[in-house]
Amino acid sequence: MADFYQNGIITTLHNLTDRPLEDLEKELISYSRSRPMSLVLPSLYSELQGPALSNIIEDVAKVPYLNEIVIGLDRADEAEYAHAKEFFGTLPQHHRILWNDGPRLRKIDALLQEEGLAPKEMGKGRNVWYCYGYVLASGRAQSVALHDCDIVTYDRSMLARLIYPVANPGFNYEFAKGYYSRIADGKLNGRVSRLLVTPLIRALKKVYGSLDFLEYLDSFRYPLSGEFSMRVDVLNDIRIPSDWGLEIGVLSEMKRNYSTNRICQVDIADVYDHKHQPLSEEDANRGLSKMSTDICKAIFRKLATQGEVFTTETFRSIKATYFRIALDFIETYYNDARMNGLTLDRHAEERAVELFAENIMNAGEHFLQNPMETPFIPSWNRVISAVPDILDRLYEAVEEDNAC
Ligand SMILES: O=C(O)[C@H](O)COP(=O)(O)O
Repeated sequence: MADFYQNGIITTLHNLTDRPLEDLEKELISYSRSRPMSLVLPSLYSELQGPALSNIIEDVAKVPYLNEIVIGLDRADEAEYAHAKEFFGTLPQHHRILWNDGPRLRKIDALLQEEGLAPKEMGKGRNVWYCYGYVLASGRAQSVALHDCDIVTYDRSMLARLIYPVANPGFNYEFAKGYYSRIADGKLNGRVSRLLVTPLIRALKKVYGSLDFLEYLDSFRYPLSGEFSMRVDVLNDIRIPSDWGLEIGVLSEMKRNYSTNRICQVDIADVYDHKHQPLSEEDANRGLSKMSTDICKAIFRKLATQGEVFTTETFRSIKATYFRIALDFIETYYNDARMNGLTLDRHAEERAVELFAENIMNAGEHFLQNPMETPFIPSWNRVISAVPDILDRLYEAVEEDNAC
């Protein structure tokens, strides 16, 4: 059963009553006149072949309040793009696909590259950034939700609950972050969230004291969730990281640009499961290893912009403090799992913690050697000031791609 506890410095909107979806959707339809809504779906072509995305699209097709669906399609050649058009063509709502690898969008990217404004890395951050640019260009939305395309437990109540806080004209939230439980197949998932992010934040609080930014991050029940929604004006100013620091980076940007009473988190699902990546102990550039390093870098960089000082010695202290706290957390998770009749592989958990501890040091060393490096893609405001007609160009390119 859900409780009503308010933790931390942002509002938590719980699922207190399992309110029927029809009720919520009816309310959202009435809000859609004053706050038209858009859904952004960052997708890889390979996801079209799996069962998760077919199920998502089948259910999204039934959503009655969306004014626009924007699909960012990565890693698709011409034939694959044609197939994607058929695949998403079943959506009855107004929808557009951004064929990111197609010649028209490549041309836009080349133009931005000349100005030094294009995203430097391929990946979800870049995909989301272009989709947000298109949402600004199309002018069809006041509120925008985004969710991943690999959710295997999807149902459209997730979307209704995710967008509600920024769709209700009586609420003044600019941003809502989704959270959910991560239990599936009899075990606790969410390894990076549980075993890296929370213990690292607690360790940083021990080393640096109770900093506002750390309290803020610690307020999120699932800081790594890929599901969030925002008012459209947020899209102008936000800088999106192009690496795995995307989720933490978006939270940092919201804190930088808005007061915390404009930010909330919302319970969007009782169950959530997605595609699991390997830990990748052997290759630091893949899987959860790369993810953990990027997340550590994002947190260290943010703290440095707030005047905190890092040295090799402080990173050693952070690592040691983290390690102790993370091991205590394993005990906590184990007992919680056990009491609930779930399993928890202590050996696998400890291996993950050992890898994450190593990556805290690696990320720290990388930061010390490259203090000015930034994965942030410039805000759309900055891009518009350098290339004033960029949104028109992006809009036309997408319309032309979708027309043929
Ligand atoms: O949310 C997380 O912690 C990461 O995405 C990893 O999740 P998983 O352990 O459920 O694969």
